[in-house]
Amino acid sequence: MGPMDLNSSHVSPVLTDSVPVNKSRLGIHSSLLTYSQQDSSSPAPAPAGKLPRTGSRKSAAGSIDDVRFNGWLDAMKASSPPRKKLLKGSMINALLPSNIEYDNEDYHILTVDYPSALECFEKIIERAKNNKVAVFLDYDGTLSPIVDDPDCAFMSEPMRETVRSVARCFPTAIISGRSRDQVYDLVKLTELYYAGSHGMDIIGPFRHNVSNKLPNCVNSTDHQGNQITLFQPATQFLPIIDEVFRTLVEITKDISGAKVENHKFCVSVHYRNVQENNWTIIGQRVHDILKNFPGLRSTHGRKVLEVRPVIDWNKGKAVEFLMESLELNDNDDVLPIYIGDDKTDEDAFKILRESNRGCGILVSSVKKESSASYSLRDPNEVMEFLQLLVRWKEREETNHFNKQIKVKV
Ligand SMILES: O=P(O)(O)OC[C@H]1O[C@H](O[C@H]2O[C@H](CO)[C@@H](O)[C@H](O)[C@H]2O)[C@H](O)[C@@H](O)[C@@H]1O
Repeated sequence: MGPMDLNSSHVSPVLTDSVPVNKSRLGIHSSLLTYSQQDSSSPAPAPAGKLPRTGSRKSAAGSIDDVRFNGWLDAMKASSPPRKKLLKGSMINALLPSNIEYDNEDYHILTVDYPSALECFEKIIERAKNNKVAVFLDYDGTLSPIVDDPDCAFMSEPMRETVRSVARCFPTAIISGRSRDQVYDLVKLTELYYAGSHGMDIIGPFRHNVSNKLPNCVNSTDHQGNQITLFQPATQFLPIIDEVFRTLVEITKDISGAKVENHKFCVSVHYRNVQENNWTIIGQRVHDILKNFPGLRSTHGRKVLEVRPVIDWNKGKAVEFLMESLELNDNDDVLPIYIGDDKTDEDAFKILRESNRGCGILVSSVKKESSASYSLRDPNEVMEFLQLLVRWKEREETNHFNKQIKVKV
């Protein structure tokens, strides 16, 4: 894979159609107008083009919105596992980043359903015939530890070097909920492909005849002169994303600790640093605002509400798109590996599971329901797993080389 400079300022500006999203015309390809991933705790989204009701329907038992909202609050509470204390002086605790505390027993419970990808490495890798692997990585909580300030979620230098080595061995992409520019600024590696905004902003390898198949997909050239393909299936939503971002900043500015991030095709409303007794307020306000934006819905991440367009596009679709762009889709030899920690990563795990192909690895230190097949406890274990992959590839190549020498002799 050729190196790419993915800073979007270096890519020709594309898809600048600024037709505002309105009730009658979303202006997006019909194939994207429904979506499969629905957070069970989210209010049912209004179908594109239809305004939702604005008032609450009251009943003796209270309003339907209240009932829905309690679901929201539960989901907000459950969205990120509480950090658990380990025994003082534990050897393992001493080795871990100071801002994270793990409970080993919880992790062992998780491995009953999702065995450790480190322990099962040989089993996983034997599915990669002819040494072909494609690696897809989430960013927050996978390559960098979860920290209180989203602006300080840096990946360590050893992790960066590890990801660089992986990308030199296999096609590798990062698929993040952050904007593509932001995740690139954090990762700073030109050897990878990047998909930002939960896969709604992808730079992948150059594809021929893109326009026939997918609108909002254009070929372009990056700063280093490499031909690339840019895919942005939610361009029509840019004006309302901007509007909702400004509105959300406004309605949360009096809530101490709230933080709103604009990720171009989606918006994150963080409540990690908000006092728990204010979570109801923040959740209710976001919920209420979205009634005025029928083209948008919200899902839960780790102590974050993610506001995004109502289109049938997610991290799973992004994996499929990249596999096709990399011309790996028709190649059963290739083992796609996806590593992620969050709800939005479940769409990618599902795609791999349903196609009976590849391997989803959940990053978690506590029990969770997931469509992944294996688990890793934390970003340190992710790094260890990636290093195993690199060493395996090097070993396989050495073996192959030695065999060829023998044949010649
Ligand atoms: O898809 P991802 O790359 O995992 O992005 C998901 C969200 O990640 C970031 O928030 C999360 O990490 C922060 C830093 O550790 C943490 O403070 C926050 O509580 C987490 O939710 C990012 O800031 C969000 O915009 C992404 O949606």
